[in-house]
Amino acid sequence: MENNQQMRKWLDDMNLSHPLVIAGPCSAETEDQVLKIAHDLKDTDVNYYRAGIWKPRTRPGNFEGVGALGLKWLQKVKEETGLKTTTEVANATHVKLALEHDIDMLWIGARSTVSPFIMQEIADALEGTDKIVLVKNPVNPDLSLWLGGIERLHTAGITKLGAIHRGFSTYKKTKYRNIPEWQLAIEFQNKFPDMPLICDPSHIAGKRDLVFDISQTALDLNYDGLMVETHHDPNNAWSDAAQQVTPSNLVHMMRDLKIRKETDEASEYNKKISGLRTQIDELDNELLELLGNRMKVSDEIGQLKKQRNVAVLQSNRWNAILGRMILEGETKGLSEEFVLRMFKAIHQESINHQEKIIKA
Ligand SMILES: O=C(O)C(=O)C[C@]1(C(=O)O)C=C[C@@H](O)C=C1
Repeated sequence: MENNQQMRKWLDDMNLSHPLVIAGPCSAETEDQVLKIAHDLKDTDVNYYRAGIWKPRTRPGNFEGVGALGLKWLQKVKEETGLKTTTEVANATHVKLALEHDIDMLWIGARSTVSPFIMQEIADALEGTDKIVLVKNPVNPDLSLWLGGIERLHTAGITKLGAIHRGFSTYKKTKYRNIPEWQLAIEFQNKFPDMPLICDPSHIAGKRDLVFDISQTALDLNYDGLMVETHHDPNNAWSDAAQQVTPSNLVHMMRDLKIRKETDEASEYNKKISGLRTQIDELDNELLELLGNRMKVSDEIGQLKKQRNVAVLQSNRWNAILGRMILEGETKGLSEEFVLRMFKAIHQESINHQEKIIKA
């Protein structure tokens, strides 16, 4: 699969004056609930109404969705409000039922994207459809798996494709439910700049207070749209209660989010930015020069260790460097996370250099 400008045609054809907005409850619970939220969202920026019908839950015994009955409620949403509809599909039966009920857009969840078998089953079931199909990132931060899932759909002849970034599972304690790993989504955009990319701030956040900030970051990174879980009574929702926002929260959020343009044609801006970019280029060259010099010193240490038969890894020394650099970094406005990542990469390169010397 190669990037192609046609990839964003389905989105461009909508001629939206704002990012694409997909909203609605995590789960369809009752017909009244589905219709109430849809009517609340009817005259807002929302383009597609979402509701989970089949809910894959981490542990059995929780509410697992109302099943095919909910598809009829989504049809009613379309009839009564004119909103287009979307739901998650996780196997060939779901696909068949969703297509029979004329659901306009389907999405594939993170727990399905992770399995090439399931992705292939879904792709085969979707073959030839002209519905829009969005693929959430897999639960683990693996870009190839995400792209592979989309590729299977592409190979099955589905042309209206897009990706949803919902964050990644982690065992680390963080403020997020699923860590965003924005770098991975940036890599996705670099490879497929014309593939519509939607952010799901609700699943990244896990709690509603973070939804606005995550949405703003996504828009600052040129995302094409947002999928926001929205419920008229979030605290009593049957699933994902903590992360859903009310329809009126969503309206305020859409009003307050800053939609920034990709670039600015004004010559004042261009003059300033090209001066600053020259500085960045020079600093990047200096960084590489310094890193090259650091590796030369590491090579000398490698020679010494080889002569004296000393191990490459020196944990005490390494921990001392890390501790000092984190403190130094703080005084220069660099986050601990960044300093750690950068020095771990430098250490690995240094070890690789010395290994090469020792094994030669
Ligand atoms: O101090 C050493 O012994 C080194 O080899 C240098 C270095 C480094 O790159 O800073 C590399 C490997 C060791 O684990 C510790 C530190």
